[in-house]
Amino acid sequence: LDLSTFFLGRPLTSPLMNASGVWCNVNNQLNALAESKAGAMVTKSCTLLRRNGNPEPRYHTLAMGSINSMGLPNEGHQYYLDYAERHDYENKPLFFSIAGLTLDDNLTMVAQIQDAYTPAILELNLSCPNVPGKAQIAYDFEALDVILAEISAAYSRPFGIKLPPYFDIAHFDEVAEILNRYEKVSFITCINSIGNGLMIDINSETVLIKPKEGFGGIGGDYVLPTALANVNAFYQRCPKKSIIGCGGVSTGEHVFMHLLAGAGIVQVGTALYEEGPEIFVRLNIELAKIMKEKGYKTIREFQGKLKTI
Ligand SMILES: O=C(O)c1[nH]c(=O)[nH]c(=O)c1Cl
Repeated sequence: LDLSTFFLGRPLTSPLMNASGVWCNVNNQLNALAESKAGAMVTKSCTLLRRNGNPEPRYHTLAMGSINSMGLPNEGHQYYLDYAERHDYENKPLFFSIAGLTLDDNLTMVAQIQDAYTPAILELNLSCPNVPGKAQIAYDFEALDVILAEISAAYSRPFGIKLPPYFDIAHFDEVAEILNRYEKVSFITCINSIGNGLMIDINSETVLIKPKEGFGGIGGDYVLPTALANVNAFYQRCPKKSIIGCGGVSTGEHVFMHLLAGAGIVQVGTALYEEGPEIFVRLNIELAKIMKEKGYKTIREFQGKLKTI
């Protein structure tokens, strides 16, 4: 069962990790991920100050996934910096997600991460769809360019960004052109939830979640084809960057697809929310079984090797 791989030069025992926001808000969840069979882990996207987030119900399980409008509930930046200080980096790499409500907040958090000399890897979340009144930065290409210039100037180390899904080849081209101008952007995590979906309960004739009149980010089986497309689109367009795949993963086959499409690490969100950190045991076994059946000894032999017809 050799699922070892490398990401940004760091050795991983497994290419699997959690998606930010799932099972990573508070210490007991973070400790459970640290003890799990995931090869890496990421903290909940944080803001400068603690946030309660949106009113509940704000998460609902769907037939083929989930809808959420959490609203960035988190314990505040310092809480996760404190965790990053305690984390055992020999055990697995830690990614540190931030989603400041303003550019200034992001710059303040980045400066504190810089001063903390933490080995954690920064994942800049540019795609939260659920803060009322806040558009997703990564859908505003000028704002995307500005924030990458500002963070690159303020942060001395490589970092990554969490992108929303795009649905147009011209957008893949335009966003990749921006990203390729920032060499400090060393990885791209595709995708965040598909923003502002809506699901309906026909018995009560109501929406399922309270915030934003029921509009929320969609995850799970529904998003797998979009996630694979975004992984492969940026894998092809950004040869000097690594890709983290996220979206629609609940089996070893889905993990294999993301790796084939070019992902170096594969994140699990909705399925982790439903199954808990034990899911990493199952996914590792299922991935290893597929590799054995195909005669692959290492992930490198097939990673990014998706064939066209
Ligand atoms: O509502 C949220 O907290 C949330 N929910 C998502 O589906 N993606 C995000 O990036 C965030 Cl920050």
